Amino acid sequence: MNAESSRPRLNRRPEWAALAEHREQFGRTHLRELFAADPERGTGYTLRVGDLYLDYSKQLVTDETLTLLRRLAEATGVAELRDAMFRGEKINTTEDRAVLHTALRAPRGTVVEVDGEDVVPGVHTVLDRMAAFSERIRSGEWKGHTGKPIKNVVNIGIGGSDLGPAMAYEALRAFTRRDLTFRFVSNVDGADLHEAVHDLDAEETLFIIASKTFTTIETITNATSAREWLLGGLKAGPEAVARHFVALSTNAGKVEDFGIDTANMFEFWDWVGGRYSFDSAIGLSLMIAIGPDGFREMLDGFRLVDEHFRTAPPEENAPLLLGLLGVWYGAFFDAQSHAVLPYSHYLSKFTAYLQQLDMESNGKSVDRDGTEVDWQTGPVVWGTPGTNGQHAYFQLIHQGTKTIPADFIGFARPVAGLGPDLTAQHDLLMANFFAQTQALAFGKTPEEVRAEGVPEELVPHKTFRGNHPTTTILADELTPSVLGQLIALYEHKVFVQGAVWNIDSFDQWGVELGKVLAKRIEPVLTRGTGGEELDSSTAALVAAYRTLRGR
Ligand SMILES: O=P(O)(O)OC[C@H]1O[C@](O)(CO)[C@@H](O)[C@@H]1O
Repeated sequence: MNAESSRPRLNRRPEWAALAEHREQFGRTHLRELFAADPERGTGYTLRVGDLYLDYSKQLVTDETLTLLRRLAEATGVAELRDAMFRGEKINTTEDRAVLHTALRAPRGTVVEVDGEDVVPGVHTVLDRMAAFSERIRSGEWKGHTGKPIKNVVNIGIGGSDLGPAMAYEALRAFTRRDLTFRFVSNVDGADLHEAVHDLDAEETLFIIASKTFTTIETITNATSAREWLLGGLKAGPEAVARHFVALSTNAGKVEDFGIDTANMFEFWDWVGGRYSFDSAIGLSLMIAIGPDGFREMLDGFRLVDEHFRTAPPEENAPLLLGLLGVWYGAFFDAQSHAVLPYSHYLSKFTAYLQQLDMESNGKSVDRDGTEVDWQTGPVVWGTPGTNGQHAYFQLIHQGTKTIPADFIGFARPVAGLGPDLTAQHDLLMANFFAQTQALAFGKTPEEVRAEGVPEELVPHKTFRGNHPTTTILADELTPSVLGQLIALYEHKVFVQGAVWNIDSFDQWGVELGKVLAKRIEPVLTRGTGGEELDSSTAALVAAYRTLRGR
């Protein structure tokens, strides 16, 4: 940490000052001007990474901006930190842990060491066990306590132990086994578990308890209720648990304490962060859904982007570019948020997944030294599938007062759909996709509005300022590999930003305080004991709650 202290503050670096000056000169330069000045911009400002085609021509940048941003990345040691991550160094300094989600998709035979031990063989042992188990479920060979095959899989987990598999299951729905039912339970609100299991037959149901720590109160509470539901439904004793419960965790002791045989536990390791874990054992539900081959294909997609991030030169490095664009807008355009707008119904949970990935990683306000930052860090990430958003919040993006950089993600071919002409329907979806980034970039001038014969008093209302920055990410089809590529792209983008901002993107101390306070408040609610330390607002709310509950 002391070595860190000699590191110049980000906003005292000459590279930062150069960007600030460049921003002054950039002023209100409009994308219309940038496109007019460079007829090749639409093809020149593009990158290809694996199956992803990235167009960043509609970003508020020039060659000079990009050069200056890359200089900042160089000065802040992004490449060095990246290499340290891939080598297995303990770059999560506040928890003294390596950050090795990239090892989860390393090919057999690669050597990645943590504390002198190669972790890759262990990764493949677990993947092989997961594959064997998935096949037993998919083939019907694995039987429940009463001898019936498993038809329903319920994943119980929260945060990184839920969002990844739940998102990927939706994303790859077209590749899943339709004769099996998959449900994902995360909320400690009992309604979540109730709705997930009320129509299921306990005899045919497998619960996957996903928790890195196996101490997360929401998950353990739901798992306990699920066990009760199961044993009640089976009219059986605890001996039935073994055929209906498996665990995904780093904590064998706690798994055993809960009553799950560790033979039914799929392990991962403390160098896998929760929000980076879904291609570890945490992906078991997904593997059962899409099969081991589909899962491996997805890992190949992750690996492809890992290799790109590790080896592509800065000018062609997509995660570096996306990360730096976010730094640019946060620091010099006061952009507070970032929209991710997939034009695919299958990606309906993608942005929710990214919220944890990005906001839990980069929602920090002290740097690695523990000193308060005085620059913007992670943005508020938000968004839903694009066409729905168009009829809800796009008005604000087009004509509001805020700078909202946005990523548009679309596909050339539909994976599935209904309708008389699937191709035409997809073209309609994608026409919207292309139209939106065009409208956001170029807007509509008052002159153009007037030329349409619009009465003068309505001209300001129908004018679109434009100049709203977007990146377009286009791929052929949403396959398991493409999903892996997309996720790795965002993982590394978040990494780049954390490196530039000099924050630890891999801890999450900010979620702890609420957990501690909830533990203190719970007995006050249920038994009315304690609570002397509560502030007057919380004490009054707790009292009102107890009155409403008749306590
Ligand atoms: O997998 P676990 O240990 O149950 O944790 C769930 C989630 O809780 C968090 O620690 C935040 O509370 C996340 O980082 C994590 O993904």
